[in-house]
Amino acid sequence: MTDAIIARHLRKRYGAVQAVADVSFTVTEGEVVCLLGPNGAGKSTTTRILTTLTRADGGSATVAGHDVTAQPQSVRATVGYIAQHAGTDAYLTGRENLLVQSAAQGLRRAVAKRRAAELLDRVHLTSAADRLVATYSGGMRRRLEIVMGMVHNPSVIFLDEPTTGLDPEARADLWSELNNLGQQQSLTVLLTTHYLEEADRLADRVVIIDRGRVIAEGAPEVLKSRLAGDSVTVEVAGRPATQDILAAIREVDSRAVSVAGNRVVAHVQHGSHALPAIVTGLEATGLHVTSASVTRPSLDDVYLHYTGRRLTDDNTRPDRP
Ligand SMILES: Nc1ncnc2c1ncn2[C@@H]1O[C@H](COP(=O)(O)OP(=O)(O)OP(=O)(O)O)[C@@H](O)[C@H]1O
Repeated sequence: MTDAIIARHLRKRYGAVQAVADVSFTVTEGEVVCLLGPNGAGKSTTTRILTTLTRADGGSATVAGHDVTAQPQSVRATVGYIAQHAGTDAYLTGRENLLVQSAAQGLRRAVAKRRAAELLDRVHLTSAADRLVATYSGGMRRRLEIVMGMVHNPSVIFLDEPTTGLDPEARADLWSELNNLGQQQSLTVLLTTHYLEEADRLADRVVIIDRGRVIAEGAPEVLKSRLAGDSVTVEVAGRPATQDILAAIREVDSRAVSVAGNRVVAHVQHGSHALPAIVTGLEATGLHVTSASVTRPSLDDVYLHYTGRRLTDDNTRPDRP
């Protein structure tokens, strides 16, 4: 297996902001890898370095065997970059947009027409190909933007926040389109996201970035399985006092218990063992349990484990300074 992307100790500063502090990772040919991290973590900057749009201050990187600093033209010829706000011309049709993009890439007209038809078909836009893009939904536009980055048949594609701004239904549709693209054996995909579910659904491997550094990497299942313990969530009837709930489950093997209203979440070693004990403990003190469930660790728990913060919380904050 050959490495399609090799990043070694990349660094990039913008004035007082160290956007990328130390980023190293590799992506094997044909893999789908996700750079996951909160807003401002340095994902876009890393992507821009790898696609030669920005020069690193330090470190080195190769993409498809070409050095991003010494051979930027060769890198550009082999990669497709779909930016966060990639544009389409709303007053051209989907097909025309692709033909214009192909002309810019120097493709001959006959080749470009064939390629446009093939790409439109790949993202299920054939029936809308000759409609103005102004009439497309957000999801259709995004699908078109993605294949516009692929007219020159790149072997590595970079997708920056591909589903940001889409509603949940369009996001789920795009995930299945991206899964199809990722299944092409020869295509390597590096995508950035701050959506945990997106990383979980699409990535063969996740590289978690926080404050410009790689803090963990691995297959989502492997990262999650490294965390010991489960979460037990129990809901009780009424509005009991928090201290009554805590007193009732004090005896159980519980490393941390949080109570919000009538909902209790306990982090325990073995969820299936702890759940009956927690329910019994609560019922014994006269509380009535209305629902109970066990969940395995999520990627958010992985993020919490390495950073002490929830990724979901970090994304509600503005960019770090
Ligand atoms: N051209 C620039 N000039 C100045 N600061 C920048 C520039 N580009 C990025 N930054 C800063 O560098 C940090 C990292 O930004 P970057 O866009 O790489 O993060 P990100 O993880 O991609 O976040 P997002 O999901 O919000 O795009 C942020 O603090 C950002 O404000």
